[in-house]
Amino acid sequence: MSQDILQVIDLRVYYHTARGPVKAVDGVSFNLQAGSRLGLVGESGSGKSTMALALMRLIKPPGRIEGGQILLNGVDLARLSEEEMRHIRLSEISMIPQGAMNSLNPVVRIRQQIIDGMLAHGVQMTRREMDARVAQVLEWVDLEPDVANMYPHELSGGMKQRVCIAIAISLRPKVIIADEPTSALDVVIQRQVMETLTRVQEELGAAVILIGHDIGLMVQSVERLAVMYGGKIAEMGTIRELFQTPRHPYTRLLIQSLPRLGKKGQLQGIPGLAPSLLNAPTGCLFHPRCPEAMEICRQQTPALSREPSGRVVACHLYDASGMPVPAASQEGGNP
Ligand SMILES: Nc1ncnc2c1ncn2[C@@H]1O[C@H](COP(=O)(O)OP(=O)(O)OP(=O)(O)O)[C@@H](O)[C@H]1O
Repeated sequence: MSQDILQVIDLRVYYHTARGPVKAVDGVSFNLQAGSRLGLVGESGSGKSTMALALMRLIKPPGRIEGGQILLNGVDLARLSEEEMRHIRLSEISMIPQGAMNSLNPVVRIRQQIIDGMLAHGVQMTRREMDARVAQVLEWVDLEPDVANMYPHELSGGMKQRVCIAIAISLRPKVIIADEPTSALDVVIQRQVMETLTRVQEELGAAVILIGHDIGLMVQSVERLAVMYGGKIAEMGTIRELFQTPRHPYTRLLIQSLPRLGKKGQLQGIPGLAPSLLNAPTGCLFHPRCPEAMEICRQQTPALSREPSGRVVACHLYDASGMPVPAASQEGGNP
C-alpha cells in the first residue's frame, strides 16, 4: 500500500472581517496517498479555494491559518517560514489556481513565463537547462515546441490551460492542486485537458487534489472524493462508495441532482441556501436544508465517523464506526 504524501490534520482557516470571523475551513482532516487523485467537491463558498490556498500557504489577510497541520512528507507546512515555503512551492507542491489561464502575462512569451515560475522558486539551472526543461514540459502537456515563442493571445483557451499545467509541473512536484482547472472551457476541451492532467500526473507519480463543484465531471477523474459543506468535510470515500451507498444526506442530494442519460424531467437542485459562514447555524451546518434533520442536528455538531476502510462521514445518522444509528435511538424525527 502506498504511503501518504500529505496529511492534513484539523486545519482551520478564518477570514477576520469587520463583522466577525468567517470560518472558511473549519477542522478539516484528510490524507492523500502518493500518486493518488482526490476530488474536493462542494457548492460555491464551501471553502474549497481557501483550502487550496492554505495548503500552498498563500492565504492573504484578512485570512489566517488558525490551527492544524499540513504535513507534506512529514514536514508541517503551516510552520515553515515564507522563505522555506518559497522553495517548496512548485518543486514539492504546486497549484493551478482558479482562473489561471487569465492570469498569464499578456506581454511575456510562454517560454519566459515558465522560466520565471522556476526562477521565482529559487531554481538554479543554466539557461540551456531551462530551455530544455521548457521544451520537456510543453511536450508533457501535448503542446508543440513553438508554443514557447508565442504570447498568450495567440493560444486557445485549452492551450493556455495546458501552459498553466506546464508551469505547475515544471519542477516535478509530488502534489498538484488543480482548482477548477477546466471551468472556462467547453465540454470536449475540458475532457482533453483533464486527460492530459491525469496522464502527466501518472507519469510524474504525483498526487492530485482536484477541486470543483461539478461532481459529474469529478467522477471521471478522481479515485476518492471529499464532499465539503460549510468549511467542513461532510463525507469522504472512494467514488464507488459514495455513488453506491452515499451516507450523508447532502451527498445523496448531490448525486440525485446529477443529470442521467435517458432520464427526462426537470433537473433538481438542492433546496435552500448554502450556510453563512459568518453566522453559521448551530449544530450540523446542513440541518436547515436536510430532509432527515433531527433535534440533535440542530444542537450538536456531528463528529466524524471513521470506517475501517478509511471512509468518513459527519452525520448524526451514523455512529463513531460509520454504522447507521437505529431509528429508535435517534432523537426526534423529521422537523
Ligand atoms: N478575502 C476574504 N475575506 C472574507 N471572506 C472570504 C474571503 N475569501 C473567501 N471568503 C469567504 O470564505 C468562504 C469560503 O470561500 P472559498 O472561496 O474558499 O469557497 P469555494 O468553495 O472555493 O467557492 P467557489 O467555488 O465559489 O470558488 C466564503 O464564505 C467566502 O465568502
